[in-house]
Parts: sequence; structure tokens; C-alpha cells
Amino acid sequence: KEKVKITKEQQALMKVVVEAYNRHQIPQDVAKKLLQEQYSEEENFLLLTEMATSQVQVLVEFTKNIPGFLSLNHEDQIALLKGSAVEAMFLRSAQVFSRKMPNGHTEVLEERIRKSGISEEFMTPMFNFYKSIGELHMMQEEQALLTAIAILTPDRPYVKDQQAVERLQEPMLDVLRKLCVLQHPQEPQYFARLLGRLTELRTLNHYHAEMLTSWRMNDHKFTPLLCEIWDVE
Ligand SMILES: O=C(Nc1ccccc1F)[C@H](C1CCCCC1)n1c(-c2ccc(Cl)cc2)nc2cc(F)c(F)cc21
Repeated sequence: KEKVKITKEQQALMKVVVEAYNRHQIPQDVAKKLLQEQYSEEENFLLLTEMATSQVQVLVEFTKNIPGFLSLNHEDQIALLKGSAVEAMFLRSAQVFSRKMPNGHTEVLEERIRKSGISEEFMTPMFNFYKSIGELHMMQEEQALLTAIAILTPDRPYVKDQQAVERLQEPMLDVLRKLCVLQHPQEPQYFARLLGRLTELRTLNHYHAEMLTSWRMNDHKFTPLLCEIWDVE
């Protein structure tokens, strides 16, 4: 059985990505807000657009710290950000949802989200994803690397130099694979399950524009940044 070993360079890569991931976290805690009180559908929509707008700004800062990203072709940098912003938000939401909370809090949080204004048809796929992320009990190194791997997806629309993106994504996949073997020795399939979540994440991508435009309220206002990043308005 070959002894899996994380090299010095891989340690350094992981450190950079995890520090960037932890540095660029959402300032105010949306879960705490939602647990404090029940908001109207309009207030929830406004909260979502504020959270999502700050999440995009945070994502850009995180991405700039991914080794090699800033050396990519500039149009490709934009294509990768545009292609992954919604996934990064759902991944972040899933991580927020699966955080250990005092008894009963997760149920209240789920209830508040169910009543936030999102139309019923999207609840099942969204909560299935959140629960499947929760079951993985991901460490923050895994969360950070998985987010970086999602951003560095070579086959996003309009990416010209896919090989250059692959060359950045591969080292992340290598260190994540080793980390999974070392942290979850009893679960040889754990790495594959992690990557499977990225596939599930892409399906949520299809729904996101409709989730927003079908929000139970009229006159949906988006920030200019969200109009750029999300396919709305
Ligand atoms: O703020 C949000 N997500 C979010 C965005 C950026 C960074 C961190 C985030 F958590 C929204 C709120 C907004 C206010 C109304 C309820 C949903 N949100 C979603 C979500 C996100 C996007 C769509 Cl289209 C549908 C639901 N899923 C959540 C699960 C949670 F555990 C959570 F705490 C908040 C969550």
C-alpha cells in the first residue's frame, strides 16, 4: 500500500489557498440574521442580493490569491469568475447551512429559507445539495480546495486557453485527493464523493436565474454587479 505523502510544495499551496479562503469570508453572518427574526419576502430578497453581491467581491479577492490565476489570460480570468460565481455562492450557502448549530437551529434556519420567497419547486434540489454537503463533514482545507477547484474549471463557457486552467486545477486536485486519503482512510470513495458534489452544484446553476426571477414578490431589483454575474435583467 503506497504511503500517501503531501510534499512541501503541496503544503505551501494548501496554506495559501486556505488562508485566502478564511480571510475572504462573508463579514456579517447571514445564518445569525435569519435565526434572529422572520423577514418579509421583500426583505429576504434584498438580503440575498446584498449577500450575493458581497460574496462576488469576496470571491474575486479569494481567486486573486490562487497561485497562477493572475497569470492567466485576462478574458479567461473573467470567464472563470463569471462561470463559478453562482456555484461558489451555493457552495458557501451549503457550508453555512451544514455548520454545527445548537439543537433546533438548523430546523429554524431551514424553515426561514423555505419561507424566504423562493418558489417551492427549487426547495428539494437546493436542500438535497445542502444536506449532501453536510453529510461530508468537510474540513476547512477541503472546503477551500473544493472552491478553488470549482473556480478553476477548464470547460467554462468562453474560456480560450483551457490547458492553462487545467495546469492550475490539477495540483489542487492532487493535494485534495491526498488530503482525503489521509483524513478519511476508512472511506476510499470520499474524494470521488467530494467531486460528485461539484457535478450536483452545476445543476443548481441551471436553476439560479429562475430562482431569483420567480421570487415571490414583484419588481426584483438587482445590483449592477449581480446583473453582470447572474443571468438576470
Ligand atoms: O444569503 C444567502 N446565501 C449566501 C450568499 C452568500 C454568502 C453566504 C450565503 F449563505 C441565502 C439567504 C438570503 C436571504 C433569504 C434566505 C436565503 N441563502 C441561500 C440561498 C442562496 C441563493 C438562492 Cl437563489 C437561494 C437560497 N441558501 C442558504 C443557506 C443558508 F444556510 C443560509 F444561511 C443562507 C442561505
